[in-house]
Amino acid sequence: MDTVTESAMAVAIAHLGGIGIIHSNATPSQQAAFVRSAKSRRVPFVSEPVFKSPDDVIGSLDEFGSAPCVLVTESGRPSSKLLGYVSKSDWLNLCKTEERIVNYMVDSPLTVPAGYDFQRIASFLASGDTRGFVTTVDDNGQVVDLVTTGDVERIKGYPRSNAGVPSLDADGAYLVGAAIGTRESDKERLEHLVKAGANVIVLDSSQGNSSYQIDMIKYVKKTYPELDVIGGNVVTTYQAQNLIQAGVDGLRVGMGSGSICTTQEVCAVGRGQATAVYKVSSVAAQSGVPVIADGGISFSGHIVKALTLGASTVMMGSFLAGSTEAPGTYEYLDGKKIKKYRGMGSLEAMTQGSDQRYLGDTAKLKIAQGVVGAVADKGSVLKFIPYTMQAVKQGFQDLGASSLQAAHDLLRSRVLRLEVRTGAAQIEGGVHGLVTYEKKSF
Ligand SMILES: NC(=O)C1=CN([C@@H]2O[C@H](COP(=O)(O)OP(=O)(O)OC[C@H]3O[C@@H](n4cnc5c(N)ncnc54)[C@H](O)[C@@H]3O)[C@@H](O)[C@H]2O)C=CC1
Ligand SMILES: O=c1[nH]c(=O)c2[nH+]cn([C@@H]3O[C@H](COP(=O)(O)O)[C@@H](O)[C@H]3O)c2[nH]1
Ligand SMILES: [K+]
Repeated sequence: MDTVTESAMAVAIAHLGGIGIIHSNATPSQQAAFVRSAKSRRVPFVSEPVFKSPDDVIGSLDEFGSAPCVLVTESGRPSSKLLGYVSKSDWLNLCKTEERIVNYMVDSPLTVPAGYDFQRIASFLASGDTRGFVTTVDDNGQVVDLVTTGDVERIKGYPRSNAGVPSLDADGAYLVGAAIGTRESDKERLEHLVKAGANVIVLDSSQGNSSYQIDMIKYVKKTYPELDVIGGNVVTTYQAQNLIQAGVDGLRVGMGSGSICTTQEVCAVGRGQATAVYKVSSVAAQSGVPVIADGGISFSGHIVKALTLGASTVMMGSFLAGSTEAPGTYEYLDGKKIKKYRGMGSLEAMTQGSDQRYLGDTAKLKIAQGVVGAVADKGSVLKFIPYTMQAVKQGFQDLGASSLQAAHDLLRSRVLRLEVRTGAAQIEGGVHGLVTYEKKSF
């Protein structure tokens, strides 16, 4: 989704052992650039360095933004050779601020290869031969990231013990996925994404069991046999079987269950998410096709339910939105720090790009199937996901499952049973009877 996953989120989620799916509400080349950017990283964050050319002038301290230095490249743009840097302190010591950068920049840029992993970069920064920052550069001498000692300390401060093993490909790059649609033009988008190194493709549709999607699955598998394709969304065994027959490697389950979804109200299609996950997983398991429970995850307990009902993993929107890594900037509403989160079928998102999918290209009437909203600032996913994973593990321990496979075995052997909870039981299961309370999860 365009308010959830671009490069920064993809990098952080892969570092934690998951995989981010880069949204397609962008041109094919922009989307491919997000994939390429995430795959070039070896540190679990994406910095935003400021670039200038040697002939530029730095007129005020504001031009540094939050970075400790301005990087100087041949053209003044990121995609050109790094020549040197100007640190904030060097600039503050200048007598004349109208001086051209070439006259006072440090022209031996502090660099390490972009292939260095986090530990090696941390050791380099701790060596004392730096000015508290280092740039990582690729084989062409172009800047990938600007890493500061502050970044290293911040990342070291996040819990590691409960996070997963980073998701890496054979070259040590983070695994990254990307979404496409089922239009003819999506074949060209797909080519861009494959060239950028996308590890998996998600065919992004609210109703996956269509002739368009079945044709697209066959096309992808024929053109790129090694590429994994996730089909969906589906909620019934019938829909699932058709996509399995067409050759999907994974299925995404959920129709109208998302926090921003209005599909069930607008179109009267969809299904309760627990039922959908259970039913689809039951049939998909027979073909060895894993299931992703997509939508409606608000708490760690929902993840426990999705996994024990047969899903192999979950896809989350609102749970990750509002984090440091989510696209967009923070705003304030009644003193609360918030970030925008919107449905891809909202009028706003359609107007920006997913318009074609909603027949906006041929029909004047746009029908929204999602809303635009905002979620509270959650901080970095690098911090709250490890806690969430620990909570899920505790849930598994309590129900007696030592692994995901063990949970699925318990379900299939009918040892694990679920029962319907009445409205009264649900109220009882939440916090109740208190005049005030603060819900802190960790
Ligand atoms: N999971 C959910 O419950 C829902 C998710 N969404 C999200 O909204 C976004 C868009 O979803 P959809 O509207 O379902 O997208 P879609 O691209 O599947 O469908 C949009 C319209 O384009 C048509 N279409 C697709 N391929 C075509 C082709 N080759 N030729 C002619 N017509 C074609 C479809 O029939 C449909 O009318 C996605 O990001 C999706 O995840 C939207 C609604 C519900
Ligand atoms: O009905 C819908 N209208 C929309 O505009 C829309 N946008 C996204 N999605 C789906 O919602 C999922 C995310 O849901 P959560 O925020 O609950 O995690 C996502 O992963 C999608 O499956 C939409 N569904
Ligand atoms: K909903």
